[in-house]
Amino acid sequence: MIKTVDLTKKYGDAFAIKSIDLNLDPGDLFGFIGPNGAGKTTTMRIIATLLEPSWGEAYVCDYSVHTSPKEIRRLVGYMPDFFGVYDDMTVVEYLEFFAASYRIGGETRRKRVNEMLDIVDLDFKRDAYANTLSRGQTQRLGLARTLLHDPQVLLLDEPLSGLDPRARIEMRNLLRKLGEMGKTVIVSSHILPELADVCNKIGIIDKGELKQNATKQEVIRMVRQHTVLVIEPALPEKMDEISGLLSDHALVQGCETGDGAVRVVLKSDAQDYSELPRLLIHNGIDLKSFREEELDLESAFMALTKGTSTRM
Ligand SMILES: Nc1ncnc2c1ncn2[C@@H]1O[C@H](COP(=O)(O)OP(=O)(O)OP(=O)(O)O)[C@@H](O)[C@H]1O
Repeated sequence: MIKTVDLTKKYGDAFAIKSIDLNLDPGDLFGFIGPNGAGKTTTMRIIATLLEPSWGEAYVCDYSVHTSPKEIRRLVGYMPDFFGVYDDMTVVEYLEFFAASYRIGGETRRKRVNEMLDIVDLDFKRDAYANTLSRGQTQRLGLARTLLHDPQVLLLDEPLSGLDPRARIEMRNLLRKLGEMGKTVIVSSHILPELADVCNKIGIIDKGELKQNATKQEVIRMVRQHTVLVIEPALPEKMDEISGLLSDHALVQGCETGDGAVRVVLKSDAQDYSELPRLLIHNGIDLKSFREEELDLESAFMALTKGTSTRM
């Protein structure tokens, strides 16, 4: 549905994006995550045919941005990070105005506008002036506008930015709905955890380069250098004994105790650690729990974009 090959944009000597390869299928919700100036907007604007790449290819439904921009524009809805609304138009008038610009006329237009207001849950504001909406409502209106011509592909640039927690949840629910409708969605953000639970694929971009492009689980696995086990004995006084038994084990790099548990950092090549619980039980230590420590997405993101400062 969306494919980019060696997609590159240079400004002078500087690379805004460098050799980006993406491959997204219908129904994919791709979280495009990166700090300021990483290249998210540049990539999306090229796919939307609003910007020409320096070299490389981008395809939407097999149409190339170089040779078929008109066809692509029919298939794509692009919502920029900032957009204005007209002061003197109500919500309905605003959507009807854009529907008319897509040459949607008469009864179909009225029906389509009503459907969009329903999808983004803004019907109750249909007669309000567009410039009186809250930030969250304005974002939803922007999304309704982007959906008017029923695009198969949606490119949403930071739709969650500046929203309060409730508006974020509402927008995330809306993103899920779009995935369920079979749309292919690229949605950008600075913050990995805020998108991870709605997206099935994640790309992390930093300084114009795609650092990871995989499922959420794969991103976490690739980022994790060492597996960390958290072992809670039934009796807290057994913690030192656990440390003593495991510290010198061939699979273990080190142990720390605290908060009723022993954190065991495994060596980077340690795969199968099933012998460790057996060893503890064999030594008469009852275990309350034995689990792998979860790597949180914030840490994954920080690890992948280490040393990146805000550049804009
Ligand atoms: N017209 C331009 N001329 C020169 N450099 C540009 C231009 N547009 C973008 N850049 C540079 O390209 C890089 C990527 O910018 P881009 O807007 O794609 O990043 P972004 O990830 O969308 O950032 P943000 O999250 O802040 O919106 C940045 O270093 C930016 O300064």
